[in-house]
Amino acid sequence: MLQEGLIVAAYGKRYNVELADGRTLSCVTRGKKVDNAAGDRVTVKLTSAQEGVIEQTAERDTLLYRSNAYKSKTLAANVTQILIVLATQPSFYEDLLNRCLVAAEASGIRAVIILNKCDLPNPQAMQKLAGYAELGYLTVQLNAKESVEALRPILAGHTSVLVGQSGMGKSTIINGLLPEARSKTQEISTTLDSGKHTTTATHLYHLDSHSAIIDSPGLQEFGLYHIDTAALEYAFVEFRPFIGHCKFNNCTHTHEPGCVILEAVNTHKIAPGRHQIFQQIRTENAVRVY
Ligand SMILES: Nc1nc2c(ncn2[C@@H]2O[C@H](COP(=O)(O)OP(=O)(O)OP(=O)(O)O)[C@@H](O)[C@H]2O)c(=O)[nH]1
Ligand SMILES: [Zn+2]
Repeated sequence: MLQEGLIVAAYGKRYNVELADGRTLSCVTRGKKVDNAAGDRVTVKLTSAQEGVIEQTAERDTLLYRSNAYKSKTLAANVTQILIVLATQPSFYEDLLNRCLVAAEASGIRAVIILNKCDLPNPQAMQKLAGYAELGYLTVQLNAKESVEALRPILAGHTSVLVGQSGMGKSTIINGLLPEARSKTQEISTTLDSGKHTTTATHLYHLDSHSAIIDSPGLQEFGLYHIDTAALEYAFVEFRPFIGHCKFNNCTHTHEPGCVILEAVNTHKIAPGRHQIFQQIRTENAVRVY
């Protein structure tokens, strides 16, 4: 018997699929190559009351994956929003933040930047956050330990994915939004008798009938190998007005005379740090292995 469902958890090659009637099945995929992810809408064939095989995956509206020269891994499907969690301490890597922004832009997903632990003052972090607000990104100051309510209107109607370095407060946010989530995570690690599964599992939690949040502990670094040069330029939102105006058509915006992007860096219209990250990703992608 075939049924439609939603992948609500991914543990390596095993997936939990939620059916319309509320039941959750433990599923595997039929083909070896299929790379499903939390958020995928799938058709499953029931093999028992609790188990099934994923037969088909519906076309994805958006797809978030990480890639390097050798492989790519699907992280989340059909998300409409990425919440990047930073904190006033420990200090955060702007490189990771920018990679997340590039991934979001390249996939057509809205990015929201959260600065957590705002109860611990850090003027430098606040200033950095203001820079991203100036680029047009929605930024939120949060003290997740006290309350996460400020996030609810931002999450409404979206399937959001939570990303961030370790220690920024992602679990605190999830637990604040979903008090039951913590006990669920613990349950999983006890049943599988290994902490390993807990750390690599990706979960989709329903917030209400229109909103969900995906938590992926493995989502701490992004290779952006799959993004080509044109898409990369475009992913830097402040580059957009300048694209196409350089002297050379094939300008790499790294050293060429008549490069309007370099000129914008020199006149502080583009932050040097952002241009540096652009160059870094560009260089990584230039050493493609075919
Ligand atoms: N002062 C303060 N501490 C916070 C806040 N939010 C979280 N913390 C603390 O920061 C630490 C890390 O929080 P977690 O929620 O475990 O961070 P995480 O991002 O899930 O980290 P990983 O599980 O390693 O990925 C914990 O000790 C939290 O209690 C906050 O708003 N203010
Ligand atoms: Zn240029």
